[in-house]
Amino acid sequence: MPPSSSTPPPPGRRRRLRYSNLSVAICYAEGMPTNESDFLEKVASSHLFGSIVLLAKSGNLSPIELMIEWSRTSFCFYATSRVDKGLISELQNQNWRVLSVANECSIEVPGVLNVQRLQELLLTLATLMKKELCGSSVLVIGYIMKKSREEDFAKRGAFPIYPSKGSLIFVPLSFEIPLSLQLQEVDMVLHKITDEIVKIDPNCSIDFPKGISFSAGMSEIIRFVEEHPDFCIMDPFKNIYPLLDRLQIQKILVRLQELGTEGKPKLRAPYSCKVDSFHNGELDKHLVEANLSFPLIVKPQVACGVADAHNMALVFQIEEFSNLSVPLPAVLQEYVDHGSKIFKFYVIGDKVFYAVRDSMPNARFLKPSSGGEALTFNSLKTLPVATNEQRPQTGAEDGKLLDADLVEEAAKFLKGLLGLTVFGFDVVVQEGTGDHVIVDLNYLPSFKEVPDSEAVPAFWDAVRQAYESTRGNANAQG
Ligand SMILES: O=P(O)(O)O[C@H]1[C@H](O)[C@@H](OP(=O)(O)O)[C@H](OP(=O)(O)O)[C@@H](OP(=O)(O)O)[C@H]1O
Ligand SMILES: Nc1ncnc2c1ncn2[C@@H]1O[C@H](COP(=O)(O)OP(=O)(O)O)[C@@H](O)[C@H]1O
Ligand SMILES: [Mg+2]
Ligand SMILES: [Mg+2]
Repeated sequence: MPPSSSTPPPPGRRRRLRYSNLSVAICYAEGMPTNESDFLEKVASSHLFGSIVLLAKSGNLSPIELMIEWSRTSFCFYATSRVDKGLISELQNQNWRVLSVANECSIEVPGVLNVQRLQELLLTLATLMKKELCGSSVLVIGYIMKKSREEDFAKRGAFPIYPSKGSLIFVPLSFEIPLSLQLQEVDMVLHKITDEIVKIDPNCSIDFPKGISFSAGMSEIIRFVEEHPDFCIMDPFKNIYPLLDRLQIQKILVRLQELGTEGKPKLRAPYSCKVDSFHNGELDKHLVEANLSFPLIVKPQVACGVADAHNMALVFQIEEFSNLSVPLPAVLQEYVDHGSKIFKFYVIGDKVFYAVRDSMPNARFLKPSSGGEALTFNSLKTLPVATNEQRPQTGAEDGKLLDADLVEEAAKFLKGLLGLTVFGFDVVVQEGTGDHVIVDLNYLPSFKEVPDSEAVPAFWDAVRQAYESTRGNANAQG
């Protein structure tokens, strides 16, 4: 089904087509200047598209015959900005749907669908395909997240426009065209709302979403959802806001003690306390009350969504608080010696996966190099990962210390508490005690380490389940 055009779509959209699970070909007229046709050929080959020279023969078949051949096996779309009535009617006779895209003269040709702006093309294709596939339970999922995350998902084949087994069609929501129109066409919105945070007001006491400025597009979606309570959204915003606040995360994790884990390692939240200032004369008293002793890891209370949410420090003695650069308010946490391995758990619908990543070494390796000053780092960019010599030679190395069943139970418990479909959390196993300590909770992580063959189907199942349970709830209430 080749959407085709005499000029190729811009790079972002080309990339989306490349990972769309559609067969795409670029058509161009015979006799076009060589530099232009060379460019189109290059675009086609670099994006794994086909290319067709209209009018010229390809093997035994003329291009028209070739295109007709395609329409016998699948349904086809021809997207063009040029009106060639002869070609159009010939294609239409063979069941091609013709889309006239961004056609300045907007000539009305019977049966041709006018798509005013290129930005509308993918959603138009999605809605047409959903109609064609009626009878099956196809859903159109509009998504919004930062470009790099979209690309990660798309490259893994998680965002097909032509639905695969999961019968889900994924289309990006565009902020360049009215969102209300797009939202009417999609069955559900998948979002990583924290990717759309522009600013968090530092003068506001933390009570999210108060004080958060979202991008204009995200704000419009939030408004739309408020005004249309029946609109289906994967994971309600209100269930995600707690994960923006490390104090709320802590409150959730403390509830892990409700899980009976007799005869198993202890599964728990790290001991923590919140501070508004590092210059409080009573800090040492607070530490004792919170069962905390040095070394401590200091994290901003704002957990994600802004660049400095990942600026942290390891503090070895009280004096080191005097000019600490971690944003306030902050959370002080016991530093758990964990043999430099962290277990990244991912809950994707009903499935739980985990991966092992290198992590920080035991504190004794970090202390000497800190020279009386706190060790500051950005956890996404400059995490002080253990060197070979700092890693223990046994146990933690290959995850032997991890009780995966226990954490899986915790994952299900957390899923119920959070009311979220896809989330991740970080587990460290404390040296000596074997305590399993959950130090972080994240909404919609990229779970890159989970093999695509497992992660993608689990993700599709999760998306469908989220849709069905939201619909089910709405019907039950209505
Ligand atoms: O951007 P904010 O909202 O601050 O949150 C970050 C980003 O989403 C990271 O993704 P990316 O690196 O793609 O930006 C993600 O890494 P992963 O996607 O590797 O999980 C982090 O998860 P953790 O590393 O699990 O904390 C998460 O805390
Ligand atoms: N309490 C802790 N004890 C030991 N190491 C920790 C602790 N908390 C975090 N870490 C280490 O610091 C990293 C970043 O902390 P985390 O809370 O996961 O922040 P982020 O949200 O930036 O991922 C973790 O992946 C882990 O390696
Ligand atoms: Mg983390
Ligand atoms: Mg995090």
